Order: sequence, then structure tokens, then C-alpha cells
Amino acid sequence: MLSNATPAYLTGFGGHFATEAVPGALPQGRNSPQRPAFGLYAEQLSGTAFTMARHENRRSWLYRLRPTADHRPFEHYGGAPRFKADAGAEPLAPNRLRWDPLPEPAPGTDFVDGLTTAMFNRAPFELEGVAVHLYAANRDMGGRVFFSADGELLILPQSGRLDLMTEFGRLEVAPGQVALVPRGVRFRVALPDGAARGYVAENYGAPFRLPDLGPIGANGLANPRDFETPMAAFEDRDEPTEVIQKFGGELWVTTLDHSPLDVVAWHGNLAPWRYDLATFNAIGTVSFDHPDPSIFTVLTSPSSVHGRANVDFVIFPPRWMVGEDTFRPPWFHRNVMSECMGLLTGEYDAKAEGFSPGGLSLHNLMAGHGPDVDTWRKASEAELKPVKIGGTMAFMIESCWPFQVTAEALGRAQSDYDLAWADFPKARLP
Ligand SMILES: O=C(O)Cc1cc(O)ccc1O
Ligand SMILES: [Fe+2]
Repeated sequence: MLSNATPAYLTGFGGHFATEAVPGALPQGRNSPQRPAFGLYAEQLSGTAFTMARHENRRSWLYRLRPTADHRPFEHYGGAPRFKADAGAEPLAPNRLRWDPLPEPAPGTDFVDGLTTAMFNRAPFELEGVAVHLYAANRDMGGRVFFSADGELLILPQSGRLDLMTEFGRLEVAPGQVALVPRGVRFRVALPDGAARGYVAENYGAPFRLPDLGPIGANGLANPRDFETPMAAFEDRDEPTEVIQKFGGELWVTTLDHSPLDVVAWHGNLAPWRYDLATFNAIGTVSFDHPDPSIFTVLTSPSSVHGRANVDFVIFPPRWMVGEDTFRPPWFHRNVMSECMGLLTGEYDAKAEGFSPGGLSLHNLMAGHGPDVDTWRKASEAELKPVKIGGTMAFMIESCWPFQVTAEALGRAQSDYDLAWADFPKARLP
């Protein structure tokens, strides 16, 4: 049964877990007994095709009070007016873009209605691409639950804790931590601090996995044991519950006469998790040169081209900078991958001003970018003693597919972002 006590967690990324909230609820030795205990319904939730290679296969078996199939038709949902990947008719100019944090949401805005889509690529039914949304909410979801059939949701709180009651159990997520809700998993968001803001990356493609480590070896970056999955916890609530789903980029709603967060036991390797970014083992140069930011990859969703990510989730955590004879901040560059960046706390070391926590930036395919003038000047003149970059957490959602920007976000973009790179002095030849 659901309790408000601090939830307990199972640890490990992609592990095969087994958990029951009521003793005897989880079948032993088989997935689908003729009569599951207590009249529970056995249901499989697939995150990959049945036929995927074993090491990429993700699925869980859920034992619930009622089957998910028991519902009336979904109808168009009229809320969440900015939660839509709608680019408008104009072609997107190849300009660098940056945004201030979202304005305050209207009173009574919950997590779903407070979602604003900023950018996206590909389309949900192509099963590739990613959308980047911001959320700003000030009300619990109460008698509503949400799920996305379009993708898994990587949730990055920037301020305010989130209490996620999911079909698999309860997850408490604070700023500094991130959470993942797999495709299709229903959940409800409560706000223990009364308000919350952050980002959501909705991955339409292959589920996020830990990156290969190559010559780094068997340990490092995000370590599997630091991922925490909830133990089974359920609601036995026969009250009207609105289920909102995202499907094909549109929002749909139906009302059940019960809570669908009614999974009494489950087992498998497809489940929500949370991860504390402070446990990321950052690796960088101990000699010279600024490594490519792929060294900071937390999770990757591969595309069908080996080595080219559908989406990488990359962070820029607190770390020591020790490179000798090195321009230490991010270098000037043009990238075949497209870069969406957000800031969870502190300052980002490539930008002296204009990029605030809760803000966002976009450097699309081949856009020239890098340190702004002030950062370039300071870093070119700095004495290169060891320096700790502290109290910061920027992140990047990097994708091989160029981003489209919503018409709403285009209208809110900073008008003077190009000035970050204006007035560099010309090089002087001998
Ligand atoms: O553009 C950015 O700020 C992100 C980034 C950081 C870095 O250290 C190297 C390359 C890169 O794209
Ligand atoms: Fe970049």
C-alpha cells in the first residue's frame, strides 16, 4: 500500500529486479500463471521489440488490481497549451538561440499543464529523435496521471523537489538528481515544495543506456550502482482518475473509475529510476587540451549509425581544471551534431553572462559557437594554476538530428545572443 514514508530503492542500471508490496503477490517461476495470487492481472510492458538482442531487451511484468486494457476511448485533451512540438510555417534560420527561464506559471498549474515544448527533432512515430520541454508548476497533479507513448522522459529538476508516484513505485527527486520514466509508464507528480521547475528530454528513440567506456576501463562516468529504482508501491483507490497520454505528438485523455497506479508487484529490467548527478565520476585532461565533451556522457540513445547518437545526455559537473598551456573553456567549434543546453545551477564556463539557471540554448548543426568574448579574454590571460570549477551543473541534449524550434519558443528567444561573439580582436600577423 502507498505510504508517505521515504521510499526504499533497488540499485543498479538495467538490472533484473523483482519486488512485491504485498507478500506472495509476485509469481515465482513463471510470468503468467493461470491464476495469479489474489486475482491480480499479469501484464507485460515492453520497452524494446520482443526480438531485440538479449542485452538490449527491456521489459517488465506487472501484477495489478485491474488490467490497463480496461478503459474507455481517449479523447483530445484541451489543456497544456504549450506542450506541443509545433514549429509553425516559417523555415528555421540557422541562428544560434538562447532563452531566459520561463515566466511564472499561472496559479493552479500542474506538471502536465506546465510543460512547454522548446525544441524537437524527428517525429514520435519515426521512433527516433528527441523533444526538449521545460516545466514550471505550482500544483500537485491530484487525481490525474500522465504517460507518454511517444518516448521515455528524462526529468531534470532545476528548482523544487518532485514526488513521482509511478506504476512501479515512488521516486523522490530533488534538484541535483535526475529521473527517468520509461515510455508508457503512468505517473503522477506532487510538489513537496509547492512549486517546481526544470527540464524534460523526451526520447522518441532507443532507450537511454550507459555509454561504452572503451579505454577508460570497467569503471567511471555514471556508475551502474548509483541508479535507484523504486520498490513496488500501489494505490488501491476507486475514485475517478484522469489519464492523460501523449501519442503522436498530441495529448489525449480518458477517465478511469480507479487509480491505474495499482501495480502490487513487478519484475523485470524496464523501470523508472533516479540518479544523483553528484555521483558522476568526471574524467578530464591531466596534461593538456580540452577533451571533447563526450567524456561527460551520462547516457546515450544510439541511432542506427554506429557511434552517432540519436541523443546523448551530457553534463558539465564541478571539476578541477589543470590543463597546461591550454585554453581551458570549451573551444570554438562547429559540430555535425546539434546541441541543446540547459543550466541547472551556477554558471557555465563558456558563457560569462546571459545563460541563467532555467535558461536554454541551441547551437544547431554547423553553427559557429564557443566561448563568449569575456570568457575568451579571461581564459586567454589566466594564470594556469589548478582551478576548481565548483557549484555548477550545465547539461547538453546532443542529437544527430538538427532541432526545430517551436513558434512559441522562437517568440521568447533572446534578441541579442549573437553579441556574445561580437568584437573579437582580429589576429595580428607578424
Ligand atoms: O558548446 C558547448 O558549450 C558544449 C561543449 C562543451 C565543450 O567543453 C566542448 C564542446 C562543446 O560543444
Ligand atoms: Fe558546442
